[in-house]
Amino acid sequence: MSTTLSQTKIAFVGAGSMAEAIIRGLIETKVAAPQNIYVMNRSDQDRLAFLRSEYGLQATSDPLTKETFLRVADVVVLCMKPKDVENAFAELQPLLNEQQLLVSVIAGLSIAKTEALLQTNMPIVRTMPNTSSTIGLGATGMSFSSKVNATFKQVATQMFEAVGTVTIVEEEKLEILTGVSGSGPAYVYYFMEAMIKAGIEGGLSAEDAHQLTLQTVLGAAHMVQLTQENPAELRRKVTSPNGATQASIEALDRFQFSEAISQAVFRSAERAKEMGEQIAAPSPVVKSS
Ligand SMILES: NC(=O)C1=CN([C@@H]2O[C@H](COP(=O)(O)OP(=O)(O)OC[C@H]3O[C@@H](n4cnc5c(N)ncnc54)[C@H](O)[C@@H]3O)[C@@H](O)[C@H]2O)C=CC1
Ligand SMILES: O=C(O)[C@@H]1CCC=N1
Repeated sequence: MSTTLSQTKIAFVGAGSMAEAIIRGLIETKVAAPQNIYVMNRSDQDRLAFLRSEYGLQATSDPLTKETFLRVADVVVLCMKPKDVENAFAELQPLLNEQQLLVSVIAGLSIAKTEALLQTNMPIVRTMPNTSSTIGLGATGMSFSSKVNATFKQVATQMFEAVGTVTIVEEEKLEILTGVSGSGPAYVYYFMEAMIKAGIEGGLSAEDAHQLTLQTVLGAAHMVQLTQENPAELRRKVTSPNGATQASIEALDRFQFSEAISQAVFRSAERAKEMGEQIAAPSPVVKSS
């Protein structure tokens, strides 16, 4: 296999939002060629037709074509929901081979359980991307199984760097990373929803409240990035002694803002682990005597 992705054949099992986010990044950055990208789902033909026409890739839900896609792929990306893992893996198991790289984006599903469910020794990269990958600003956490060699590490890193940043962590940290960056976009949107609502309640037009909130979040994120100052220090600069911001931060503290975010991050991590654990364990192999 080539060490750049231009010749690499990548098969996505699952054709939902996460698969599309990664595919869009790979194609727009020209890291991978559309004709080398294969996508498959269970049955939604409209979705496959859309992906074909939008990206020029190959897409199917036909079992025989799926089989062909999976046999020729260098990299297989698992992009189904945790609840669909059992059925999808039963179909996949006989079609994968140990020369391929398996990349999983499934929240909470450990490498050991993936190996056990698929009864495989193939190299596995477990990842936790986020939806900002759609616009190339994703934050992906990644762990490698012991069977992933340097070339495959490069391939996986390159794939996700096409859609944002990559942070390599020990596998046991992927759940807390899910709490921070996997679910994280939702906290920011929720925060924005609340800010827009309060602005409207206070008398701003919906349009102004939206635009002011958006620019405020964009500006604050860029400030952290460009000044490289600590968020706490940047907050201090906004907060004039005994001023409006000090009063508002005190209001946030009265409602335990920091504790609420902390609880959200830990609960996401816990739920990711639960979802992984709820995927049925493989049944033990019974050896005939
Ligand atoms: N949405 C997010 O923010 C993030 C999601 N993830 C993970 O990504 C995975 C996919 O999530 P989404 O794309 O949001 O879900 P989605 O519901 O948009 O897409 C799932 C896709 O899997 C397909 N599928 C289901 N069973 C299948 C089978 N047996 N064979 C082939 N395809 C099958 C469905 O047809 C659908 O196209 C999940 O495991 C989730 O934990 C990870 C990081 C962030
Ligand atoms: O909510 C979920 O389960 C997935 C994992 C992180 C973001 N979405």
